[in-house]
Amino acid sequence: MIRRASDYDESDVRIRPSRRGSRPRSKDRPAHEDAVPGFVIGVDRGRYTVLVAKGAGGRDERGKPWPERTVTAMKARELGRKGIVVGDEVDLVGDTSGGPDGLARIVRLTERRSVLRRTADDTDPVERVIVANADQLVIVSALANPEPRPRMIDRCLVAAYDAGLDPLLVLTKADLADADAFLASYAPLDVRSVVTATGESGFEGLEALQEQLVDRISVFIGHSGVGKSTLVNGLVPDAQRATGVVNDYTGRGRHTSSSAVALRLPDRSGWVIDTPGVRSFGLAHVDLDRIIQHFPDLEPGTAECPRGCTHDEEECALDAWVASGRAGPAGSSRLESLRRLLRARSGEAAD
Ligand SMILES: Nc1nc2c(ncn2[C@@H]2O[C@H](COP(=O)(O)OP(=O)(O)OP(=O)(O)O)[C@@H](O)[C@H]2O)c(=O)[nH]1
Ligand SMILES: [Zn+2]
Repeated sequence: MIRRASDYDESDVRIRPSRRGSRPRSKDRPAHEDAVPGFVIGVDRGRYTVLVAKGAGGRDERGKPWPERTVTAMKARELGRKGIVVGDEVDLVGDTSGGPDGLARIVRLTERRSVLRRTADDTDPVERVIVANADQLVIVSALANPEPRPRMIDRCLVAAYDAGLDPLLVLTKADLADADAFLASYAPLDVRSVVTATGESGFEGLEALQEQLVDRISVFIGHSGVGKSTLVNGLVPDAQRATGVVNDYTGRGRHTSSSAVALRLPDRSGWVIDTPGVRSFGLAHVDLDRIIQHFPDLEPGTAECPRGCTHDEEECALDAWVASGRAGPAGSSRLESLRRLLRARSGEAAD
C-alpha cells in the first residue's frame, strides 16, 4: 500500500490509483477528470514546484508522451486556506506542460500519510505543517563542535514517533569525538543510527547513510553547524547547483527559498527533504498514547494505570510492570528512556 519514492520514475500516470477511484465526489466539487497528478518538491511565496511523471497529462502536439517535468502551479481558489507543503501529492489542471511561462492550478490535495509540524515561534504564532508524506526523520547531530544536544534529539524523536515517521540518528564529526558513549544513551530506544566523518580518507559513513535512504522520503533536521549541508551535498551532488529537480525540458525548477525542499537522490533511489531554518517541532499537540505505542514492551502495563496517568508519576503502574519482569531484562532502561522522551515534550521550543 505504501508508495515507494521510486514509483515516480515510472510512466504510470496514476501515482495512487486505488484510493483515487474510491474518493467520494460531491455535487458541488468540480470533477476535474483531466487532472494530472504530481508531487510537490518546492514552495515559494504562493508558487509551488510540482514534479509530474513522464506520460502524465497526455501527449504533446507531435503525439509524444510528455516527459517528466517540473510544473509551476498556484493553488486553486476552491482549496481555500488549506496549506500545501513539500511532499504533498496533488492534482493539477491548466498548463501542465512545464513550459517556461506555464502556470498550472492545484485543484486537489491527496490525503496525507504523515505530517510533520513545526513549532510556533516568535515570528509565527501558529504551529504549521512543514512536510507531508515523509517516511523517516533523519536527526543530524554533531558529536562535537557544536556539542550534541540530547534534549533536542529527544524532542525530535518524539516528533518522529508522533508523526508516524521512523527516526534515524546521524552523528557527524566522528573524527572529532567518539560516538560510542553518546550512542549508549539511545541503545534502549533501538533507534537506528549512522556515524559519519569527513577527513583525509574521504566521507566515512556516507554509504551507510545512503543505504538507509533507499526508496524512502527522508526529512533532514539539524541545528546550524552540525554538518547537515555537508551531508546533503554528499548525498545529492548537484544540490548546490539546483535546489529541487531541474527540469531537463525547460531548465527551470531552481529556487533558493529558505523553506523545505525535496531533492531526488541519484538513481532515483529516494528523496531527501531539507528543512533549512527549521529548528524544532511542535509537540504541544502530541498524544501520549502515540509515543507509548512505540514501546510495545511497556504499553500493556499501562492498563493498570490510573485514568489520565502521565506515566511519569508515583501512581503509574509501569514501575510495577517493569519490576515484575514482564517488560523483559531491558525494562527499567526502557521505562527511563520513555520518561525522558515524555519530559522532552515540554520545555523551550528551540531547546
Ligand atoms: N571535522 C569535521 N567537520 C565537519 C564534518 N562535517 C562537516 N564539517 C564542518 O562543519 C561545518 C558546518 O558544516 P555545514 O555542513 O555547513 O553545517 P550545517 O549543519 O549545514 O550548518 P548551516 O549551514 O549553518 O545550516 C563546516 O565547516 C564543515 O566543513 C565532519 O564530519 N568532521
Ligand atoms: Zn502510567
